[in-house]
Amino acid sequence: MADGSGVRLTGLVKAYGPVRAVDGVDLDVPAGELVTVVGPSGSGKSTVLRLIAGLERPDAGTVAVGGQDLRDVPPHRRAVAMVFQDYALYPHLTVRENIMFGLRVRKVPKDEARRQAAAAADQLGIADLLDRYPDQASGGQRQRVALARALVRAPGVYLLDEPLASLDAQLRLTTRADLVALHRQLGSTTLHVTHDQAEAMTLGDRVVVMDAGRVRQAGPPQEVYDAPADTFVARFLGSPPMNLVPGGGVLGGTGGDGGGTVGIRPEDLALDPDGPIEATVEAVETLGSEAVLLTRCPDGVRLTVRTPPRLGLRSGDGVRLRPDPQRLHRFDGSGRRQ
Ligand SMILES: Nc1ncnc2c1ncn2[C@@H]1O[C@H](COP(=O)(O)OP(=O)(O)OP(=O)(O)O)[C@@H](O)[C@H]1O
Repeated sequence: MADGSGVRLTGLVKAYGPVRAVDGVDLDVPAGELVTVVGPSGSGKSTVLRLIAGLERPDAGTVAVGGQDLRDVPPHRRAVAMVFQDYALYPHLTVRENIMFGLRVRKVPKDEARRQAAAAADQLGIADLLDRYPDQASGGQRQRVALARALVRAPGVYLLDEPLASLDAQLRLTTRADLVALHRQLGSTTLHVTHDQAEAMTLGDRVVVMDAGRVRQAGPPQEVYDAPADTFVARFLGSPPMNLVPGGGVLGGTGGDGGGTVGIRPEDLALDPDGPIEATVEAVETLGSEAVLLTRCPDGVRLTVRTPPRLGLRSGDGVRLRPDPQRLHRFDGSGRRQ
């Protein structure tokens, strides 16, 4: 059902008093693409979605959907549906009435609205809940009701603001898979805001990393992970984050004036008795399928190392590390990738 509803943001700015929540965002999301938007708290992710939905007016720049500038289009006339983390369901309406709500507002005949609500509920596996009230449904079920409500509007564009954030780990996993399947089936253009590293890496065709109201980098998740554009993106994407050593230090010099930084991800440092880097284990975090070593080199540099589990290492142990030379990241004095 891809209908040409790509989203194009051009020079978008939104300030709240002195805070530039969105500070010049250019972003092109082609029709049918799913992008995940990540960034620290306060980086402007929700504000971008609210500007697209028309819940806020930009101070500068434009929002276009399907090639149409939405400047003068009120929120309810935009072919856009937004789903929030906190569901925003009406407690006094049944699940069915909640799903039908947007259709009724737009004067869709009642029978037709009921039929569409039932179909959407079926699709999301909540058909047996239609006559219950939201407080008689679990968190995961309520989230599905909110998705079903967005689904019946059949917009060209879905804006999902951390829709899985309040679900427990298991439900997140299944609902995430459902979201991906739904997206494939609908072919709808989707912007999905998340704090979750795994969602950022797995959910979207592209990941958009924001900081302080700006887009730092946008690209396929693996590409951004493998070649972060700057030290901010390098630290932000990946858990535990990339080791960054100012001046290069034990990872080798940065060349030039020495003002740069060299980085390596924890999984690209191997334990090797002949490795060139000497370090002492300060702490071991055992995660079942792997362990994370927090180590310290004689010059004080701390390096995080990802290892297989059950190596029996303890704090105080001496280790030697070998960085994968293909996986060193070099950044210049201003933090840009070299
Ligand atoms: N209605 C508002 N009034 C004043 N300031 C606001 C308003 N909405 C957002 N802000 C500010 O704009 C900045 C961006 O907020 P936004 O909610 O877009 O960030 P976010 O990246 O979605 O954060 P989070 O991950 O915490 O949801 C923040 O500094 C926030 O305090």
